Amino acid sequence: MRDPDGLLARAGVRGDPNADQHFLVDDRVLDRLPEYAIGIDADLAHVLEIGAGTGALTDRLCRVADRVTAIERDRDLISFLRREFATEIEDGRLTVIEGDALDVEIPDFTTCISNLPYGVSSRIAFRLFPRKRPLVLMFQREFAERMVADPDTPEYGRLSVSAQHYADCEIVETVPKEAFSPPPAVESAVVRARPRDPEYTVSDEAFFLRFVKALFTQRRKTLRNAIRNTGHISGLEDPDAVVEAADEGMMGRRAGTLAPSEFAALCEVALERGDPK
Ligand SMILES: C[S@@+](CC[C@H](N)C(=O)[O-])C[C@H]1O[C@@H](n2cnc3c(N)ncnc32)[C@H](O)[C@@H]1O
Repeated sequence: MRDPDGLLARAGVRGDPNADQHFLVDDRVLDRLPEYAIGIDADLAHVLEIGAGTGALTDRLCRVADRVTAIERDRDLISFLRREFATEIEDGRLTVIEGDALDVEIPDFTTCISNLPYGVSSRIAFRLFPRKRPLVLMFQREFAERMVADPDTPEYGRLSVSAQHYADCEIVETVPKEAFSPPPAVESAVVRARPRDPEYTVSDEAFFLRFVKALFTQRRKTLRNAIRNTGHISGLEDPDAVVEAADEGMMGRRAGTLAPSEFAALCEVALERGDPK
């Protein structure tokens, strides 16, 4: 197993927080990340890693997966990875892609295990969720707590509904700052997401996500008022018709009390009656 400090020394990098570079140097955390995926019988045929850094996690992934694809944006780190992992690359066990994870074409992976760049972690996660694959992802702790939050809690919001629409999400570990070099400003947490086929229908996913976003912009208002006030965000031409057709009891509640399945039911009414653009 490659030693994370040795990798840092050989790469000759310090980690630039402005470039979202916080390298994991705690062997125990690094060892556990692939284990979390194995714990849910994730298919390790082709593991994706986003933000490979100096390769400390990449090394572990190459030992458990049939094949790994690692994406990294930093050109110097890419050169280092290609040198350090020349054998794995030659064997076909590792593919290194230089590029921005927000733009590059993401291959057809079976599981993604990553210590994500925090500045873009939300956008990356929502590129991954629709692929419906098991994910083990490190986030800032506060972000992870919002992702897994239950209705009727202060953390529950648009992020929770959107993430839980795609997957059952749980925090499997919180990680202290000292596990990284350089240490980030805040604690981190590992989220394990098992994709699920929801037991409810969402006939227009893009509208569903927009509708949820709109309703949470007015989370203190009753849904009756939030639906009427946010047509410009959700794209509803006739929000009054939605309020009239929806369950009356639900209209007196607030967005933060609705489970994802209830948002979905309301979304179907909005699609049918609200004339969305
Ligand atoms: C938090 S570090 C994790 C590094 C390594 N996986 C580890 O655990 O030590 C995030 C890595 O993502 C890279 N990165 C930052 N933004 C990126 C982006 N938009 N696309 C791809 N990689 C990015 C950084 O250069 C950095 O190496």
